[in-house]
Amino acid sequence: MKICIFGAGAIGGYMGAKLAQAGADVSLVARGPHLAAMKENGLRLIEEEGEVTVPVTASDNAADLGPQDYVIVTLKAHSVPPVVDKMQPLIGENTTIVSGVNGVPWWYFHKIGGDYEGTRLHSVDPGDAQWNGFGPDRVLGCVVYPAAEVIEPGVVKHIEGNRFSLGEPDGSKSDRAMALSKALASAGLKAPVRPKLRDEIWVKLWGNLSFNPISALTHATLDVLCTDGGTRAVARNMMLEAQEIAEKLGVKFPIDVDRRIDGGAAVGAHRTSMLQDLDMGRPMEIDALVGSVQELGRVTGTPTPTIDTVLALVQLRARVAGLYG
Ligand SMILES: NC(=O)C1=CN([C@@H]2O[C@H](COP(=O)(O)OP(=O)(O)OC[C@H]3O[C@@H](n4cnc5c(N)ncnc54)[C@H](OP(=O)(O)O)[C@@H]3O)[C@@H](O)[C@H]2O)C=CC1
Ligand SMILES: CC(C)(CO)C(=O)C(=O)O
Repeated sequence: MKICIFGAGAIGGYMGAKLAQAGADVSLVARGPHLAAMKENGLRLIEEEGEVTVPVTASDNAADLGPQDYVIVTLKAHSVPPVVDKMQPLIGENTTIVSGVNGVPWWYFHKIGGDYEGTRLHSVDPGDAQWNGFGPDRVLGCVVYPAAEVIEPGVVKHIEGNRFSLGEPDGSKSDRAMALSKALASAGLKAPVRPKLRDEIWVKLWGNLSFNPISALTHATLDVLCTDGGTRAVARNMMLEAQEIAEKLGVKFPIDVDRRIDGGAAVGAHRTSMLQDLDMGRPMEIDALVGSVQELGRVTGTPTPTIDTVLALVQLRARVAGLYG
């Protein structure tokens, strides 16, 4: 089984190192100093249990790697549409594309059934680049739970978690999903195949939708923004608006908003990825995490006053920092 991880930074590097360590036929697409370091010295993974350096096949050119059984995309959401063309050499007749990106996935309405079937999402797939360039039938969904960081070129620090939930857009336990699940499990990762991945997408998205922009606007860590009365209320209102949208789309939440916010607080003094991106001058995943939910509000005819307000503020915050178009 040939697996290529496209965008092998923090999450892709973590997954790639675990797969390589387990002897899988895995290759990595990365760029810049991080790629150069991995090619020269191998990929170093630091985990709580210890650290390991694994030799990896890595390139910035998909043509060097050729057609794959699985391409696991672990780019930031806004980085995917511009590289769809560059990814084509990795795609053969039976290639599965695994979308390991936070936010509402571009394939959300593929095989969902009902009135919304086939709806495209401009906020995450402008110009239908992924829908047309990959084709939705190739897609296997993934919710990424681990936290990791590239702490220096060629070095990934794993922080917590090892679950990558997988799910077919139609909810089936397909051979391709089961085979990837087994390969990831052999590498020491949890990769359950879920019949209702969209439910999991929303529980994760609840947090990213609200905590991430609030942290970028306030520079507060999760424990603080989830317990301060004012920001907790803002997060709660955003989540309730999102819940109304998701429930119209058939999602069932296994917990309520207060439990989700308490879960965020329990993570502790964590600076969300959007705050980290802002601080480091990197583009922020505003469209995938917040704009996409506003778009779904429009699609389902659901008012989103709090989401609209926070989105406008964080967009301007990012624009002023030169990090948003
Ligand atoms: N990190 C985390 O803890 C978590 C992340 N996620 C999600 O996972 C996804 C990936 O995040 P993360 O791993 O943090 O992101 P990273 O930025 O660490 O990884 C993406 C990598 O792809 C590289 N890249 C970008 N464009 C190209 C290109 N055209 N060709 C080759 N390489 C390219 C980037 O290089 P460069 O640095 O030069 O841009 C970077 O090394 C995101 O959607 C994120 O929200 C989900 C849960 C937790
Ligand atoms: C906020 C958190 C921990 C999840 O809600 C996260 O995933 C992030 O920092 O991007």
